[in-house]
Amino acid sequence: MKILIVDDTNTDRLLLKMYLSKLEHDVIEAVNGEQAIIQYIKDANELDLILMDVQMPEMGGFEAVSKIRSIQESRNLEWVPIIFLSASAEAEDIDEGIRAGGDDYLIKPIHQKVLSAKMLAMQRIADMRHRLILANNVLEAQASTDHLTGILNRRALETVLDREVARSKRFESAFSFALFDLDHFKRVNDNYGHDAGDFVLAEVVKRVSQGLRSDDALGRVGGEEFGVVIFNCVGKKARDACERYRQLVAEKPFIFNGIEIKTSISVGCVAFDIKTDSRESIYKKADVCLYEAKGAGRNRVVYQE
Ligand SMILES: Nc1nc2c(ncn2[C@@H]2O[C@H](COP(=O)(O)OP(=O)(O)OP(=O)(O)O)[C@@H](O)[C@H]2O)c(=O)[nH]1
Repeated sequence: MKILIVDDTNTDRLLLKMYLSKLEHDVIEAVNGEQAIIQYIKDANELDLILMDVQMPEMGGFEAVSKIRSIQESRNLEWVPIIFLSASAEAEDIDEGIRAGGDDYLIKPIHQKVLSAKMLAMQRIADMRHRLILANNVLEAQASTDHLTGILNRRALETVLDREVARSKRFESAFSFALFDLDHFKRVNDNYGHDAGDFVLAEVVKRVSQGLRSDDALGRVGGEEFGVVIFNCVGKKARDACERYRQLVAEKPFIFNGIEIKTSISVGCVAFDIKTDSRESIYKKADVCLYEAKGAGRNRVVYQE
């Protein structure tokens, strides 16, 4: 485990460190409450346990833990178990410590057997937390992914767009948003079947992905409609990017079970206007451009500055 020991008494801290290191734990140290908070902010998502002395000059253990818990809450950081170590066995102190956000309370001097038993229990909790974090990451990835194509789903792309809108307004950075839709895609399904349609959708994504810059965000926003957030890019460069996506789809047919299937995309793209646009308005404008591209004959790009 990665353990933060907080104690102002050098000998106590060093003894504890020596003992925990022998048990093969990775130990970091802080000598008061203030330092503990700084270490916690730095290592929050890696820490498995905090051992916190109670009596310390400047900021004592109860205050430090109460601050750590509110930072954890406000910044949405991982929960870390905290055990107080104190010479006081008063019921009031134990009560105050647990209320401040501690999870356990050990009375000094701590018998080595008790400490190693506690570490065993904490290791079990740490293992369980790691499993939970992994499972959570998998769930989060699944919740933001479109299963057919493996790219972002609508909700996740809208989150990216929201973030970019906020960033653009704050730093006056430029970006464009494109919507594209497969042309006459209904015919692909009608002529070759739904499996062929699914195949073409996935292949279109692969081809367009080849034309994206690595940090641009591509998502599936509807059945055969996709969105791209094109970061730091407006004007001719954004139009060229969309033209690249269009060409990659149209340049050669897709081969499904030996059958050649031709398709193309129409693209509507707009530059974000820092003064007047919101996520909703840029989305609507891109949709209007896409509609124009369809109306003008499909397999083309309509870009609006
Ligand atoms: N295979 C497959 N087809 C889908 C999926 N989602 C939507 N579609 C199909 O996409 C087609 C969309 O048809 P329309 O909205 O008429 O559009 P279109 O035929 O592409 O014509 P234009 O957009 O006007 O060029 C419908 O046949 C839908 O069933 C999907 O996940 N898989």
